[in-house]
Amino acid sequence: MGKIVSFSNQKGGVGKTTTCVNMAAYIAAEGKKVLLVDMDPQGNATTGLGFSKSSLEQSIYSVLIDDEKALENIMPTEVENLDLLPSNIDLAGAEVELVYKKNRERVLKNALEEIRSRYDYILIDCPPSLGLLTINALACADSVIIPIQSEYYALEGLSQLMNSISLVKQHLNAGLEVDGVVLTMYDSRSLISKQIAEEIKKFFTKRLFEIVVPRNVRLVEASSYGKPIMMHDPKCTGARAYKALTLEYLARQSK
Ligand SMILES: Nc1ncnc2c1ncn2[C@@H]1O[C@H](COP(=O)(O)OP(=O)(O)OP(=O)(O)O)[C@@H](O)[C@H]1O
Repeated sequence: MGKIVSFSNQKGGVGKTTTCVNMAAYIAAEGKKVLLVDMDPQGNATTGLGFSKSSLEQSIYSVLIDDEKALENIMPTEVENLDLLPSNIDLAGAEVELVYKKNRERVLKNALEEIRSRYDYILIDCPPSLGLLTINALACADSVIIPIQSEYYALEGLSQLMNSISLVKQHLNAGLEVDGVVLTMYDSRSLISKQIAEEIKKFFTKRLFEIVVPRNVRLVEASSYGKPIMMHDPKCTGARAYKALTLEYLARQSK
């Protein structure tokens, strides 16, 4: 059964999509079969992996709201071993439409059940909210990776997110674990970046997987459209950071 990992943080623009897309591509490059589920109505991962979110017939919306099968909505991507369950524009309304569905917190979990054995990893890119789309992603996940920017208010946001994860664990998914934190857009010349990063590390009592991804211009060019950096500039600092992060993550999984 594939491991389901949700990339969550209700704060916008912290690097969820960048981290999810790049880890998906580098895990796939290691020969593992990967599915990326784009649960973000902004659809940057969908665009970055080569699809138009306005003209696609396949989408996670059809799975969540129209009860279509996940398998019928999955697309192969240009990256070998990486499939996509794409987002589309309608997904923006799904947060409200889900309220009226039976088992509304477990629609994604039920939909992924039949395809889970086809993949080694299923990575879910969450929207910047703690609404029903994120709750669905957390309710079906084995673990969460939290991309977080080392900036003012990062800790307040992290506390709220951890409370929500605890609630989901208590009521919907007892097995949910926090795998780790990825400190994104880290600026080693900024004292604040360093201080906040230290605080974030202290926040967790048990030792978590922590990786720092530096602020990187080449990564911005690729990640603004959700493109994997390995398809854009595989030698830049950002690419090396995400590759190292992925390999360390995979090594931890096999321990
Ligand atoms: N390491 C980095 N260095 C510099 N810029 C980065 C880095 N990682 C991501 N960015 C930029 O930060 C912005 C936000 O990144 P991203 O879209 O991955 O965040 P997000 O949390 O998924 O956003 P949203 O909440 O809107 O879904 C993008 O413009 C991206 O190009």
